[in-house]
Amino acid sequence: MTQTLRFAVAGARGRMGQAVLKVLTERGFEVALAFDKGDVIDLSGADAVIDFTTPYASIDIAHACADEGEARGKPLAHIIGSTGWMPAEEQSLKTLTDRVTIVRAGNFSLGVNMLMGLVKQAAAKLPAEDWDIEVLEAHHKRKVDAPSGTALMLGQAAAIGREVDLGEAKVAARDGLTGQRVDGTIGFSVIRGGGVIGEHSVLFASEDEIITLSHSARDRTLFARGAIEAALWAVGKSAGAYDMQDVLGFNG
Ligand SMILES: NC(=O)C1=CN([C@@H]2O[C@H](COP(=O)(O)OP(=O)(O)OC[C@H]3O[C@@H](n4cnc5c(N)ncnc54)[C@H](OP(=O)(O)O)[C@@H]3O)[C@@H](O)[C@H]2O)C=CC1
Ligand SMILES: O=C(O)C1=N[C@H](C(=O)O)C[C@H](O)C1
Repeated sequence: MTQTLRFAVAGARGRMGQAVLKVLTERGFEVALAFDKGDVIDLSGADAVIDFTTPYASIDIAHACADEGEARGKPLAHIIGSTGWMPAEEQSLKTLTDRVTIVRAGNFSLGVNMLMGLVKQAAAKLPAEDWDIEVLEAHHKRKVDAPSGTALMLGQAAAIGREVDLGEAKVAARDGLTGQRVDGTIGFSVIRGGGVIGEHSVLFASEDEIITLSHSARDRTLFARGAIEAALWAVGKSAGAYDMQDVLGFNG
């Protein structure tokens, strides 16, 4: 059965673009446009854009969404899965959130978004002087950013639980004579190899015990399905900046 919402898919030849197209086709949605780098972005036939590309490309695509939304008199939904954002890029995207309904998440799976709540809760309850927090992630060898968007989301959840600033608490690399671990820091460790889809763990380590909260992704269509759910939620909503926690109703 063909469904009424019309989609544009950015990064269509990529690993995630292919997964999104597969799920859209299986579910009978119309794909109005599938595009890659260098293609003309004509969004006139689309209600929502699903975008797993790069931050640089996502900003460009958000501009195209803003222009199309203005021409139409209602905002387009732009679902952004791209990771590896620099602060200046986040600022650029922010300038468009009054013209586009943007849902951005480093991970669109239900499991990871659930895990964020558990991490926040554990971090709030376990005192920083006794419990060290380390975020571990493993991905395929073609991934270009580190730590992963998901690892940063989990680190941010831990920082919120502890009421600290992740920018100050974050230790993203260790090499050589590093000195002892500083209490209250949140460490990140990164593995890249083979075809690993996405493994994430958050360790809470005390002198005598370790708690591990983890998530394992088994298939990329998991993220595609979450992004499509986000699009269904976002179409018709006011322009603004949203995330997967909003889509799942976990924010309030
Ligand atoms: N949030 C989530 O749940 C998930 C996020 N991701 C993130 O999604 C992103 C993409 O991942 P993945 O699919 O594995 O990467 P790929 O490299 O396989 O795909 C990226 C695609 O984007 C295309 N692209 C690059 N620039 C542009 C542009 N300006 N306009 C349109 N298309 C463009 C690339 O084309 P070309 O090859 O021609 O450059 C390529 O087809 C990464 O940032 C990744 O971390 C991945 C999985 C889940
Ligand atoms: O690049 C990937 O593949 C993935 N990227 C996202 C991230 O950076 O966390 C999500 C998922 O883990 C797969």
